[in-house]
Amino acid sequence: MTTVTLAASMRGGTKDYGSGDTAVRALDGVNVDIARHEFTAIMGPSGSGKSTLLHTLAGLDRLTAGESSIADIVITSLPEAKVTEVRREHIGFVFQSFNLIPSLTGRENITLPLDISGKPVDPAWFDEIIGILGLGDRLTHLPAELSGGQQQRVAVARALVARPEIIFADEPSGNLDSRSGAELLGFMRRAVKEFGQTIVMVTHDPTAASYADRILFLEDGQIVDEMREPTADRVLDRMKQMGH
Ligand SMILES: Nc1ncnc2c1ncn2[C@@H]1O[C@H](COP(=O)(O)OP(=O)(O)OP(=O)(O)O)[C@@H](O)[C@H]1O
Repeated sequence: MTTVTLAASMRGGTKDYGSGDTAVRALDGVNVDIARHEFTAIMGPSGSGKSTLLHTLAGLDRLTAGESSIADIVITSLPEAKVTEVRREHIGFVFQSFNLIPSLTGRENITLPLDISGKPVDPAWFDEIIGILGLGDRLTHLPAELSGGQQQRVAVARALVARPEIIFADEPSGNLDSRSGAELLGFMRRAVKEFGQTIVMVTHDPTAASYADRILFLEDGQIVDEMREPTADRVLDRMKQMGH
């Protein structure tokens, strides 16, 4: 019997956009393993391929060459409908723009992924997440009645509630003031430490990245370095070397 040890991985991941004179190689032979129960940040200069790496790892976009897997399922060669199934089954997303449905309450937004896939909500788990995220008195509100920080916490609760194999986050604290951003990143870190959640996050911000266990540095579509137990100062120094 084999046990799943990697939440996601990529081998020789290459992504080209366009063709001919305007072709761009956004990823150039990326090899990466995302261990379970770790918080990984992806950093690098603008245009280095961070979002492309996140999207191809998450099965939102296809590689031009190479292979990527989620929970030991090679998604590269699967038909689109199957990739969608794998995403629904194994992945949670938190994006900068929240992506909440305006006409649904906080509670309805949080349980939407489970409702779509016809799965029951585990009430104890729901209550635990809501308690930690401090959303108990906001569940009947519509997104427009919530602050930016509260909306983003709803988005994190929505990602956590299904206990996905892995959560992908793109600049999750990007639209928040520094206090709300720090709170959100603290919650994400707790989800990794206390619940064994796996998170992969793209960020430009050295302070945000310092919440991670591991940082991958991208440059020109390649992983050029990684750092464990980062501090904001060490990350800043490393980014300066990259001409950031
Ligand atoms: N849909 C697309 N069509 C054409 N080129 C694209 C597309 N998406 C990304 N690119 C190009 O691929 C390269 C990598 O882009 P990507 O968005 O992954 O970088 P990034 O590191 O996330 O950048 P940023 O920090 O500015 O968000 C860039 O040169 C970008 O212009």
